[in-house]
Amino acid sequence: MNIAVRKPLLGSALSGFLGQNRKILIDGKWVQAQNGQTFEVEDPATQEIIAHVPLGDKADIDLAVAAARRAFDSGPWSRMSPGERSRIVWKLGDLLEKYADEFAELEALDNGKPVTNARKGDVQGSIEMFRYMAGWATRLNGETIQVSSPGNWHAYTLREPVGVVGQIIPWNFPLMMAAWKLAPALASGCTIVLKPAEQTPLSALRFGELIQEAGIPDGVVNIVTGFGETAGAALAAHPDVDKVAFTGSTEVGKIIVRAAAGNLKRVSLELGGKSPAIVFPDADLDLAIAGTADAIFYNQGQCCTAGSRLFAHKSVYDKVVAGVAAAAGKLKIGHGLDPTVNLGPLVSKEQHDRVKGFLDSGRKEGAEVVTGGKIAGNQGYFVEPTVLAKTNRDMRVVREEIFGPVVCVQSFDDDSLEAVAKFANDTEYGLQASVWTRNLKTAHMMARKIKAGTICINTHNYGDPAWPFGGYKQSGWGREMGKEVMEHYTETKSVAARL
Ligand SMILES: NC(=O)c1ccc[n+]([C@@H]2O[C@H](COP(=O)([O-])OP(=O)(O)OC[C@H]3O[C@@H](n4cnc5c(N)ncnc54)[C@H](O)[C@@H]3O)[C@@H](O)[C@H]2O)c1
Ligand SMILES: O=CC(=O)C[C@H](O)[C@H](O)CO
Repeated sequence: MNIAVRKPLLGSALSGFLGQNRKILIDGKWVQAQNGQTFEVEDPATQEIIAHVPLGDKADIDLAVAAARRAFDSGPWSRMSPGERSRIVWKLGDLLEKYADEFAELEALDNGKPVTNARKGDVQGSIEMFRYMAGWATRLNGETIQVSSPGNWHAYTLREPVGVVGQIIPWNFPLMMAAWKLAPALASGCTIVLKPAEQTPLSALRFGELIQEAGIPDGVVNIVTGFGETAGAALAAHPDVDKVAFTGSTEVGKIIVRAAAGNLKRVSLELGGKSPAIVFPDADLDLAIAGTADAIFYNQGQCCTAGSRLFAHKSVYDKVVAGVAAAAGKLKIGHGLDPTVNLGPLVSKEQHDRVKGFLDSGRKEGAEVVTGGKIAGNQGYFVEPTVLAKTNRDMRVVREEIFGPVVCVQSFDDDSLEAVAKFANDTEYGLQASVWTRNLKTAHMMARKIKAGTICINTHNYGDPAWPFGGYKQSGWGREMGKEVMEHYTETKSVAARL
């Protein structure tokens, strides 16, 4: 598939941002890395170098953690009135809304995603996240406890910020993952060291300017760009970090757990997935075909919740496969800054090579390529949206997270929900599943039978700041969003007073 990659003109605000030498934010100051080194940031659609950012490592993480510790212990944020903290967190949402188009362009340029998705999904989702979490700043209450101990007691609990938090985020939703991490941590009064992914550091650095514009005190939020094995590893292992929050691969999640064990810092993980989408015979097929296609092609398939295993009942299998393949054929592939584009490039050469490797292994293992199956174009990291049929559980493409626009389709004929749930649960992951049916009993019985942290019914890739999000099995520990995420950023202290 040949594609013409035409890089649209950048907005003036974005041109201005990219024209400056990027620095990292430590203790309220924009500084170079201690080693004076930088690394290149690439436009994945054209392979052009668009920026150089500081190559932060342990020395910079040490300075950032020390700044966060001073800010936490001296209290300008952790001891600020909840109402004032709430107002400032809400203001971050307002500032994101003010600069929404610039952030959408920045994400499209840095990550490759279509700018329309970036604006409606990533940026809008981030705005809503700060506004929702602002509310929790004034809701972190303890409770009085009726104890049964002999004598007279006054017993109660307090909810206190956990302290200095290390936050390590991936490249698939750079701004939104930063918002998922920063918003609850700020609302709870924690101080933060954020390590963006080296593939997509730009929106986090630009957001650091909003942090200052919103009036958040120096040292409360520190942003250090750098590679995972150096800056990320130093943050996860740091003895003066009280908690680490990570989103990324399950493989790295396990490394983080081992690194965090040094001081038994709290750990929350949002990891990989291999989410099933299950189409029952009674489904609204137009809805199911469009929805299961979007479940895998949205964000170029680089979603932790991507619907990468599609199970269609034998009676509708042919129609579903043909429909998803037709939807793939209608996608316009090109530069994310082109507002008419629906599918951008993958984020990096490494990811491009990884997905190509899966396409090759799928063919070798006997999968039938219904559509796509090849890299696209001769510039940038594009992959054709791909539907693989005749797949089975023994294939790598069915077992492993591909993180690209590649869906493996399988049919099922046993009408028992137990049997279908067994297919869905046949994975080491458990992040999301979607069930497509008009039957309420089928929908909600499947929701109970599937071992995953999030279940979507007649939709996929659903998200909302109030809706707890996280994984069963090797898809993670803990929950982002909802009231549940506040458990990760607070400690509950019990107090008992003898009267
Ligand atoms: N579940 C998700 O949301 C998600 C996100 C990104 C990648 N992935 C999966 O991971 C695969 C590889 O992608 P990736 O390599 O960019 O993800 P990754 O997990 O390696 O990187 C995610 C973040 O972790 C950091 N990191 C890497 N190694 C680290 C270490 N040893 N200690 C501390 N931090 C470290 C990275 O710098 C980045 O900020 C993808 O193909 C995909 O399958 C999943
Ligand atoms: O890494 C996390 C994700 O990919 C989040 C979900 O996939 C996203 O919410 C989909 O809309």
